[in-house]
Amino acid sequence: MESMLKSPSLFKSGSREILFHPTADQKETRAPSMQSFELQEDPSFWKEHNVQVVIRVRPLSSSEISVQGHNRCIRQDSGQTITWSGHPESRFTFDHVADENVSQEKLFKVAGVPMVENCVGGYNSCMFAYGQTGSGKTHTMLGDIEGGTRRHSENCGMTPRVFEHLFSRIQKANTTSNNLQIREDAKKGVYVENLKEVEVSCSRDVIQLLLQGATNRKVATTNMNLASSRSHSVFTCVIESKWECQGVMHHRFARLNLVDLAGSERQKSSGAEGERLKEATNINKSLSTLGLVIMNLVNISNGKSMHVPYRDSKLTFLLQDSLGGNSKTTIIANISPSSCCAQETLSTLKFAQRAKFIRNNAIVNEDASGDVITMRLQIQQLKKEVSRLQSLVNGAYLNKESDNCSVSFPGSPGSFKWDTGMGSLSPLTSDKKFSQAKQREEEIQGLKMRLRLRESGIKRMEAVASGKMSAESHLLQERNELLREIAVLRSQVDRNQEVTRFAMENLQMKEEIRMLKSFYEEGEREIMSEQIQLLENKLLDALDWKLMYEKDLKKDSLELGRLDEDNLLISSQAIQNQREVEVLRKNLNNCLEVKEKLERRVDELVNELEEERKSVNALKEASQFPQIDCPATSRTDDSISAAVDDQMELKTMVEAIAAASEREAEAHEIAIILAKENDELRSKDLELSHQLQDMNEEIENLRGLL
Ligand SMILES: Nc1ncnc2c1ncn2[C@@H]1O[C@H](COP(=O)(O)OP(=O)(O)OP(=O)(O)O)[C@@H](O)[C@H]1O
Repeated sequence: MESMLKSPSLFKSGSREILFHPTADQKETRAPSMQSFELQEDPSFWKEHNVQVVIRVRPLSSSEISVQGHNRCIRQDSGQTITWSGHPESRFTFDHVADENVSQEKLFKVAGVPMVENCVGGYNSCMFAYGQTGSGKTHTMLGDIEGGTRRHSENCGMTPRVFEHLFSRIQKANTTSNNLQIREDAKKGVYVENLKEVEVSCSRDVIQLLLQGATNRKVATTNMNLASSRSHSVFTCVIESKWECQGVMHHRFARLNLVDLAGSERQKSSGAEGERLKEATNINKSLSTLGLVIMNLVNISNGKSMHVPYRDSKLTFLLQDSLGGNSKTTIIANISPSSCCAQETLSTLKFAQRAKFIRNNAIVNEDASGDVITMRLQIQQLKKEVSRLQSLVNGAYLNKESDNCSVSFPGSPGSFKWDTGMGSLSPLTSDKKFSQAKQREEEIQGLKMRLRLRESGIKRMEAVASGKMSAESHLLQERNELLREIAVLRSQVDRNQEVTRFAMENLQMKEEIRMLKSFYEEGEREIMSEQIQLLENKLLDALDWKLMYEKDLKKDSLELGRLDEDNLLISSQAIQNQREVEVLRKNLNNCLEVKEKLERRVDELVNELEEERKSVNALKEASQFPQIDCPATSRTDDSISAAVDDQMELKTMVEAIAAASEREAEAHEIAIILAKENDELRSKDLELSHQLQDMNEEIENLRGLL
């Protein structure tokens, strides 16, 4: 922490720079660059924002004038905009731009007062001054505090003013409030309740503390600043407020960080060497961490997920809440208007510009002990319910004579209507009328009883809140009364058929909703898995396309080449598929060839058969001829033996024909099987060709997209 502490500008006052404040004439001669804009207070700013960025331009210093004359690198365009007039010219917009004529008092009113109000309201708050060395950070945060003994001077800065205002607010709150009470205690004597918890009681106490810490601060002369702070200063103050309202104690607390950063500096310009150089390196290191933290916070506010390196420097670790956390934060970026500092000024303006995009999430820190807060809420709710029940009971009596009554029972399965029967068009028996009137009477009694229970509950809670009753005995009684109430409600529900019917319907509807919900959720899952499948297919298609057209599309493949190992697996699968198609195609061709051969063979066999048939017929005719033309007695032995031979040959031939027919049948069967196989292969081939065609089309589309 020591390195975080830094003494106030009081210690710098001996070596103050002479700054140039233009006269009226000078202002006129440099009218465009010197135009002054009134700082506008904006009371509603913090209602909508958690981060405020203010630019403060300090007057030219005598050393700057001696180097660059009155040349300036910036031009103010309005109370919110400033232009850096280098190359290229850059225009920046902030919440406020305070020119060199803006007094400490005015800046405090615009930025300091609302910060105190935020703290009193329970918001953590932070103000830090950022800027190059010698740009006026310490002047802004501390200014001249003149030993901390007198009231602040015209030039005193933000911190003393903040505490003076804070204590005057506390003073006012004490005098106008009855909350702080004087009590007497046997040991302590007379004391102001709660005041003992406040460790500082006036702004002077704070300034004294500030001075104690400031003695640790190192100030040294550099080329850029006669009294340059060599460490950051973080002054933290915890503000607590307590008050009682309706018997409940409220407790708010807020942390206020007032930060005077050490300035960023270039070794070349500051001329830092040795010890100064070490300091400068450390300063720049923590400032660059601050810059990185802010950059990452801005990225986060733009929806990126990033690690914020708060822990990389003590400064950012300490300011963690103020940057992107639970705080309302003001950043005052101090700049020099001189052309000598054009680059540093531009970098500060850029830093401030980035800081504008930080998103903080400030909440009121109110420690209302859980029980009390819950009880307060319960009391409010119960009071509402009591008045509702009261109006119901009154309404029920008023409506006694009317046709229909509608009653809502809190906690019962639903509200329901009942028919009084009075004046109803449907004729009801007197028994029914009587039982309905009785039921209604019972219900009114039930309501009255519940009303009484609620009222006594509220009284008990109030007694607990004011400490007159212990929470345990309240809870015990509450439990018993709730049990009684449940019993009353149960008997009402049991007796009322309509309520039971509604309860059943309610249950059924709940079940239906549950089923519809699960159906919907499952449906969603299906759709999602379909979509995933679709995407996977597209990826596969793209890969196939890549593999097939790799040669033609070397350029495109550079982009596709980013596909990872998973994609390569899929692509090898695609290659395998392609190979399978090729094998099938070959098989198909083989089959076709075999089929053709077989068909040819079958034709040959059919021809042979035909030949055989013809020769058999010829033989038959030859063997029958003597029977027709010659008598049997005229046949010789030779002719008989020849006929036997012929018969044998015929038999052999018939057998051969039978065998050939069998082979033909077999060949036919094989041909049919092969034809079937061919058909299957053809349809598979066709299917694959379609798929390939689709893929090609898809690839064409993808190509078009690429
Ligand atoms: N707005 C201003 N009006 C008048 N004088 C100013 C103003 N801003 C700064 N100065 C003077 O400029 C000089 C440098 O300012 P200061 O010491 O506050 O700079 P710094 O940013 O804190 O520097 P470092 O980072 O080196 O500590 C001081 O003499 C200071 O009084």
